[in-house]
Amino acid sequence: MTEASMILVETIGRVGVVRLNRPKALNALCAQLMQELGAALLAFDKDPAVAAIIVTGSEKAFAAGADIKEMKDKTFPDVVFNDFIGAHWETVLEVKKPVIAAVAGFALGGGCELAMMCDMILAADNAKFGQPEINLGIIPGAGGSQRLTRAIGKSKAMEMILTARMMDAAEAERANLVARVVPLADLMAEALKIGEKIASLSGPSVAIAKDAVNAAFETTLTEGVKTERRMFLGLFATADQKEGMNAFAEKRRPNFTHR
Ligand SMILES: CC(C)=CC(=O)SCCNC(=O)CCNC(=O)[C@H](O)C(C)(C)COP(=O)(O)OP(=O)(O)OC[C@H]1O[C@@H](n2cnc3c(N)ncnc32)[C@H](O)[C@@H]1OP(=O)(O)O
Repeated sequence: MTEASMILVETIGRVGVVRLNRPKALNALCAQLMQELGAALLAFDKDPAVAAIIVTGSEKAFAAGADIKEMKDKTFPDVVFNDFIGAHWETVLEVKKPVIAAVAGFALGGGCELAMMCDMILAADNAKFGQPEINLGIIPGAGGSQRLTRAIGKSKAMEMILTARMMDAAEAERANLVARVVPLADLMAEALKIGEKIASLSGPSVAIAKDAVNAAFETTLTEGVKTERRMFLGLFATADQKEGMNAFAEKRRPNFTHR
């Protein structure tokens, strides 16, 4: 018997939306859900009708972490030799289009890590972020100790990871974990506005801008600036650069062709 799908997928305008839909378990990230999420993200990435992607959950939980019940009996050989929290957890990092995490409610453990793997986090005012793995006798395993520390700095990351303290939306905004906080009722509308703004721009420049920002996390400042310069110069080979600049000079809206 096939399990019911744990995600809902729709396209709104040029924005693909993946909603985690396992409400009784607060969107706990089990293997099935992660596999479905990855497949949906890759499908949107290939779809020329989609220019940006939103990953969201419910009002109560973006995701309360990896599924503790599914992993509690795993042995050391199980987790080491079976690619546990492996490549399928990081599919979002393969996506070339911008991915917005629209977070309401709990984003804990793997849920916080998934949000941080997205390109930006838009938070509802009821959002709560945390890496409470230490309560379970483990540590973050999907990049949390690295991405949280880069986002909010060592001291705050240490406090959250070593004590399991949750951070509310206001603190997450002050700490630069999230791009912006909006009222819960406006979360999807605001996320869609971001997606549609991105969709109105030149696809190549958006994809290259995403790569340029991500390069800042992977290299030195000197190498990063060199990378940015190469990307910047390369965009002068696109029709969209000509169109964007001519439209400005002619005081009209650009008509980007993504070439
Ligand atoms: C990625 C890696 C490597 C690791 C991880 O992510 S480890 C998991 C980290 N996350 C957590 O430790 C959070 C666990 N959840 C909680 O602490 C609480 O559920 C809560 C604070 C998020 C919410 O508490 P509340 O009292 O409002 O709700 P509950 O009754 O506790 O939960 C409702 C329902 O959801 C099930 N649930 C919640 N989180 C998980 C989870 N991570 N894995 C599996 N199931 C989860 C919870 O058991 C309950 O279901 P049942 O009533 O059927 O037991």
